[in-house]
Amino acid sequence: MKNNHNVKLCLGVDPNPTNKDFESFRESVYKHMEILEFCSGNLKDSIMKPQLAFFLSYGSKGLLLLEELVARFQKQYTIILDAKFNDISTSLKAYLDFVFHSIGAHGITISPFLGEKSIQMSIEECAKHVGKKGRVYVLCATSESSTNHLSFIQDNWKKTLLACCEIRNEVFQGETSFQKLTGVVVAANRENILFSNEIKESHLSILSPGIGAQNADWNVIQKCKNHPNEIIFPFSRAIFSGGEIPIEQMNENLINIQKYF
Ligand SMILES: O=c1ccn([C@@H]2O[C@H](COP(=O)(O)O)[C@@H](O)[C@H]2O)c(=O)[nH]1
Repeated sequence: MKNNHNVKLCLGVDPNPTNKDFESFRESVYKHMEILEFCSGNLKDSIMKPQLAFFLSYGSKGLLLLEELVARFQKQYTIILDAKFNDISTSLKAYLDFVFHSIGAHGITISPFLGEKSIQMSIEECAKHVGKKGRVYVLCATSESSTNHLSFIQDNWKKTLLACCEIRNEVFQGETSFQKLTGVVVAANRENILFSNEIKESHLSILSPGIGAQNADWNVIQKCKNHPNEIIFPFSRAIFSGGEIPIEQMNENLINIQKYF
């Protein structure tokens, strides 16, 4: 991929060692940090996506490590915290304070389940705390989803897009410099949606997990060559393997993945 600056590689931080003691977790996080340090300044786009769940599973000690990670890389990277939060407005405000104020991340993933007001509030808080570098990704078409009673939720992806576009337009009144702040999660294995006219006309930023360990087609990256949207592809296990493999191997994995971009 030589000529689409909208297609971006993101380093997924999902520390998940086989041994579940805290020391192994800490070592795994530090290995991720070594690669992140090594890459800062060398990557075309410096974006990382820590998965909150892995840090939370170690309680307060895990959160301290997350704080350390964000503080160390906040200036060099755009940090999208994959938390999939949402709630009624009072509780949501507390979630957003956690992400943008206490942790100091630049972006977040949220669920659309609580409706338009919650999406609007997330976008406004993100813009207020972070500015144009901020990103709010609303779950739209995920890499794993229901094939049963709950499939109606994602079958209605067009309505999720429409809601996100309308809220963005209302909040930013066509201010183009803030256009990328609003986004949706559309996984790379959901090609019918990723390459739909609705997505292309939406100007939403797209967070597209699923290539690598989840086996979505690597050709999707090349197919995005002429895509008009910003599309961010996160890779976690395909680079870091949970943080257990040697640093040299992580580096080699990253170099091989960079060739697609
Ligand atoms: O639809 C979704 C939404 C989020 N994820 C998250 O992305 C990473 C993927 O990790 P890989 O190791 O690169 O597969 C992980 O944190 C998921 O929780 C997703 O996979 N699909």
